[in-house]
Amino acid sequence: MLFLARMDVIFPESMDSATKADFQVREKEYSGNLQRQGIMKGIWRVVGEYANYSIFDVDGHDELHEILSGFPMFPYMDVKVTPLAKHPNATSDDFFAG
Ligand SMILES: O=C(O)C[C@H]1C=CC(=O)O1
Repeated sequence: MLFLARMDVIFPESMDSATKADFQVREKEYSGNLQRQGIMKGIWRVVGEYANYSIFDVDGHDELHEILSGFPMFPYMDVKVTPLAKHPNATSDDFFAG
């Protein structure tokens, strides 16, 4: 099942830059593992915002929740999830093949 997630990162103003940098390193590692496993199909930056759109291919809601809540930055993220179904006019089945 495919899901589109928008993640907005909101760090508290009081958080120092070393702590932010540490979150970014751990986030990159976690995110990279998901991408290498094919669970996270892609991630895009929202222009001008500390936010991204990502596509996840998972078995269901519980797995997605577990994955999202495992992001190191999860306590500082506002996450919105949209379930995706195949569009009848889509010319490619790529995302649905796996
Ligand atoms: O958008 C960000 O930079 C935050 C974050 C959430 C997932 C990820 O890989 O990075």
